[in-house]
Amino acid sequence: MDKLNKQKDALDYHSQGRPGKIQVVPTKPTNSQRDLTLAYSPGVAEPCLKIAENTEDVYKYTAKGNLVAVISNGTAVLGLGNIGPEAGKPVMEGKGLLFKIFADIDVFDLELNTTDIDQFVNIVKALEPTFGGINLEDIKAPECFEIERRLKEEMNIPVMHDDQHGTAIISAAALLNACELQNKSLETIRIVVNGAGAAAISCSRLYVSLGAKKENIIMVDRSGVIRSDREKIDPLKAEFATDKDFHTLEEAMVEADVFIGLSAADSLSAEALLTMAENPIVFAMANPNPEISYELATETRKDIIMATGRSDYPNQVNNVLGFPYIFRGAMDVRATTINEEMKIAAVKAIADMAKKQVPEAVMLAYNLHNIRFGKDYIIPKPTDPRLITAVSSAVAQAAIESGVARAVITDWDAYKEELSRRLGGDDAILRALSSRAKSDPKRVVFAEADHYRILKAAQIVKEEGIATPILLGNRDAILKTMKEHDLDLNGVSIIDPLEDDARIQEYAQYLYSKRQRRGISLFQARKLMRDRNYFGACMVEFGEADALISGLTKDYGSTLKPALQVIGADPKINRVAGMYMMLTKKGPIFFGDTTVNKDPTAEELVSISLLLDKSVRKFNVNPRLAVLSYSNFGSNEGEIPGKTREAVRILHENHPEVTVDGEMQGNFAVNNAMLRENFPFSKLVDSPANTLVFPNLESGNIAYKLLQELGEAEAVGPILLGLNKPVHVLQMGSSVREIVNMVTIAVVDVQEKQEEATNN
Ligand SMILES: NC(=O)C1=CN([C@@H]2O[C@H](COP(=O)(O)OP(=O)(O)OC[C@H]3O[C@@H](n4cnc5c(N)ncnc54)[C@H](OP(=O)(O)O)[C@@H]3O)[C@@H](O)[C@H]2O)C=CC1
Ligand SMILES: CC(=O)C(=O)O
Ligand SMILES: [Mg+2]
Repeated sequence: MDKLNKQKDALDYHSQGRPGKIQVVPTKPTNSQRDLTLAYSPGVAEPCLKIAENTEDVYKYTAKGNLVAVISNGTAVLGLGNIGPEAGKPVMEGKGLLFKIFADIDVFDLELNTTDIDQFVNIVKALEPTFGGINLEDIKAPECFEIERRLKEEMNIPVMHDDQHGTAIISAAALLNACELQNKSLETIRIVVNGAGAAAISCSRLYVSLGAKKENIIMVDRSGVIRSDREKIDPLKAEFATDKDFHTLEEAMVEADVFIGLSAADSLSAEALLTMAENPIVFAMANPNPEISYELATETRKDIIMATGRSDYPNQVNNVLGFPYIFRGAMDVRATTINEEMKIAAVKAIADMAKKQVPEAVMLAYNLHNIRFGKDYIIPKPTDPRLITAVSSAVAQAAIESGVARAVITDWDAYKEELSRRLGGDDAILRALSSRAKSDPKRVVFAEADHYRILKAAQIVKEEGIATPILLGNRDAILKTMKEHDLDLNGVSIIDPLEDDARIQEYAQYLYSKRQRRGISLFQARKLMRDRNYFGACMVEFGEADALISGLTKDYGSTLKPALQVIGADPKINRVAGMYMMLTKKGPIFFGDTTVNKDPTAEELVSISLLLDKSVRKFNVNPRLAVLSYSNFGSNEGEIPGKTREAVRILHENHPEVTVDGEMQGNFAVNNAMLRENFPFSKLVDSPANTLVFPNLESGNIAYKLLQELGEAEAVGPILLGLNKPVHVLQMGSSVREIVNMVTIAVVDVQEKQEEATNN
């Protein structure tokens, strides 16, 4: 039943909606007659003429430099065999999808109806003007070798048969790490390679160039061990033929250290696995089903390191980890080829990354708390966002150093930033904040420290030097959670309010003195201090901590109230509001108020705008505010157009230093070409607004949530503005990454407030 369900899910996934998995999306505006005359005739003639004068300009005026052809004839589709070009198309579309999401490379998949080598080569060669790179895929051995050899020789753009080299690179990285973990050395291990096709031969070649001994490799095909005395031996297989006294896979497996499966499902038995040497390494990489199942292999040998090509088990050794980034790096320096140096650079980058701390986004994606270098994690996960920067830059650098690059990169930091921006979330601003926080870390008290995500975030900010965490909560519960999740928070102070009667008394007295005429008795104040949000806010108020982070487990309002009562608003503006920083493909855009003021008046919108203006500057961004409505500059009457128009009028009159305009609709705010065309008098015609002031809470809240879900924008916040001391309230259920971001912002907030105090 489960298997049938999975089959149905896979078929539905491909057939529902627009059939298939990819589409072509224009990259230039197409919404006016002017755009169309530029995109096509007559405007298009201009770039045509430039390219006619200088062919290299094709990279300047067309998509060539970012376009890869994934080309197959369907003769060796995954481990499904020769199922033909049409049947292979879902795999090729799938590769297109992976190129795009992992490396922002566009792909045309081309399925060729030919098994003739000459015809195949001639077709692909003729495609050179269109593409920046050629990824050959799922073409069977031995033809694939000849096809790739000739195309590499005859074409001037990178050509790579991914089943050969992609697989070789990833499995070599995994093998290096597995050997390290199993205490084996590449120079002495005995390797059995099951399969003698495209992938198997190329993997074996790369292992040898990394140090494995050819004589220690036994290769097996459908007819058994490839022996030098075999009649009519294929010349490619002859490269790995042996004279040793092995004839069958079973014989070869006795005392072998490593099994490399690049053949077909279920071709390795548990019995054969039992005969391997101690601490064996098994990479059963046939797709979709491995040579031996993960369960059977790990039940049979407890001392094994086991990997498959599948995403649903630990250690996915699959070429997806390489091809997007290898092509990205190669094409970014306009490499003429992908050579050994570039491949080895990729191996090292991938192997090294597995030893570094795993980002939270990856843990979340796999719903695991503790992924670290070891038997179940020998290579990075394909969703690891660091792959693009690490692998592509290593490949680009190797291309330059080995003399095959036609473009150079001089500013590697800028290149790496550009790479990570390609994945959507513009992390640059977060990185900048993070390094600012680290320059002068502050004490941050966590009110919900018995929660795993808070503790994990506390561990990260401590390790990264962003903040000194103070953990507030039940001591036993905190220690238990730490132990359960193997969290290292040694030396971090834990404060259990219920153990600290002296502080409770002192804080209660303070709250009582502040709120006695607003309905709080001393008795109530004492009771309230048992609530960690009151206690934490008091710690900040008394200078025993610099900032408070709370709200993971409680609704926004009840977390905010204690902060308002204990600390209160900054008297200079006397208004509190919430802001989100939305990291969009177009850069960061700030939204406010998204959390506090339900239905602000025109005057209150002015205060909110001033708060936003001040806060956005802290991010080193020059704020450009648009006050939003459903009308444009008086085009509609009504409560919202009226109050937003009035707010802009007051701002223009009393705060000319603020760049603000409105009232306007959201699309005009972010598309300044449209704004210029229709409202050329606006103060925002030079560049679009980056700070959006919403007329009420529901519009702000709905807008950021929709953008987060539909627009693939990362939301950082809510950043609480206007309190006299830094308190930041998390959204219920925030992720560890979101908590770390908030702590970073809280630390910068403290730094700003302290600087402001010294300057005044
Ligand atoms: N995880 C990954 O990233 C990747 C996995 N693969 C997997 O590797 C496998 C081979 O792909 P590829 O090299 O492109 O295909 P090829 O068609 O080029 O090669 C297949 C090879 O497997 C051999 N073979 C088939 N069945 C058996 C068996 N029962 N015992 C021993 N050898 C067998 C064939 O032997 P013979 O020569 O006698 O016909 C042939 O040498 C596929 O399952 C594919 O999914 C491939 C690339 C990447
Ligand atoms: C992953 C891959 O390319 C294959 O199995 O053929
Ligand atoms: Mg393949």
